[in-house]
Amino acid sequence: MEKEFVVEFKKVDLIFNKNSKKEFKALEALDIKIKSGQIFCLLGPNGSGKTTTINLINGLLEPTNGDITVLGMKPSKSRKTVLQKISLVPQETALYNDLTARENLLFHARYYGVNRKYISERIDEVLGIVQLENRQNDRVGTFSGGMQRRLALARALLTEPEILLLDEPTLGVDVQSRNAIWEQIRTLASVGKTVILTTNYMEEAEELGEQVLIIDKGKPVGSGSPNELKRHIGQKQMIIHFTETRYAKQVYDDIAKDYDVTFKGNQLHVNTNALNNQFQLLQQLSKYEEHMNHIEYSEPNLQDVFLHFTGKELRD
Ligand SMILES: Nc1ncnc2c1ncn2[C@@H]1O[C@H](COP(=O)(O)OP(=O)(O)OP(=O)(O)O)[C@@H](O)[C@H]1O
Repeated sequence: MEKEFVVEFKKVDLIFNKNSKKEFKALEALDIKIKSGQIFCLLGPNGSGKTTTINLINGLLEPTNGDITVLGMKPSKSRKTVLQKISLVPQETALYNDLTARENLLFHARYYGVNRKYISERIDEVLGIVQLENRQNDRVGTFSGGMQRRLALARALLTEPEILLLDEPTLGVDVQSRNAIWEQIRTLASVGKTVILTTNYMEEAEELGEQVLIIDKGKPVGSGSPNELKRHIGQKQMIIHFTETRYAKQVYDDIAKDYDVTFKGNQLHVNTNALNNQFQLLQQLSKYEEHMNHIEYSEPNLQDVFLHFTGKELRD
């Protein structure tokens, strides 16, 4: 393993129920390289194999084919040692609702053998990171979903892991909590933690991912930084806004034979990559000027990237 990578997958397949009628290939030829201190984002729709990948990193599953190394170890063989260095925040937070936030952390810290001398100090520290100091003595059953997620993140930090595995960290939380969680993830990366997170939110991958791997039906379909991925498809668009849909339709009928254009209500979207003469188009549009509101240019987003690689929308 090259030293700079804290997690490396080489051609990993994961087949559930191998050699039975229920055989199912959940992951196929997955290559992953994650650098220390990076925020790595695994982006894919439901059932694409994200949780399976997380379970391979923490050694809960063993690959059917291929090799996995985590901090230089094989996670399924050296699970105990690996788990001392990585922490998982699963989709189900599994907190004790009848205990307070602080009691939950205390219980976990003792269970995972955090040095008794430092437990109290460490709990204060992690409560501070997730900004739950004020609610530490309230029962977790009274917490919102977002606060429970933050507490689960605090719990994962108690053991001072080198790598944090976050399985859909903001699934179903409100916007305010989501922003707080994003901020906390950035802070953790800024102090050198490697953060590996799964998501099926484009926005999350775009906001956080320094490196994004897109998977679909267990297969890697694209990888890179959000900007690299967007540059790869390079689809810039000119969006022309008309005062009324009928004018957009009229212009569409006029120009569709010459340009790569899509009709969307009172807008026309023109692919500017295929446009070798923007000036000519603008001239053509000038006769409709009184029916046009404005023209804008748009860059592709990860939604377009996903569509490009898989031929479908992320939420199909
Ligand atoms: N233990 C198992 N036995 C058989 N099939 C499984 C098992 N665990 C997962 N699968 C299947 O493997 C595929 C990938 O599941 P996984 O949970 O990794 O997807 P995911 O991307 O995390 O989805 P979600 O966003 O819904 O959590 C799914 O089709 C799932 O039904």
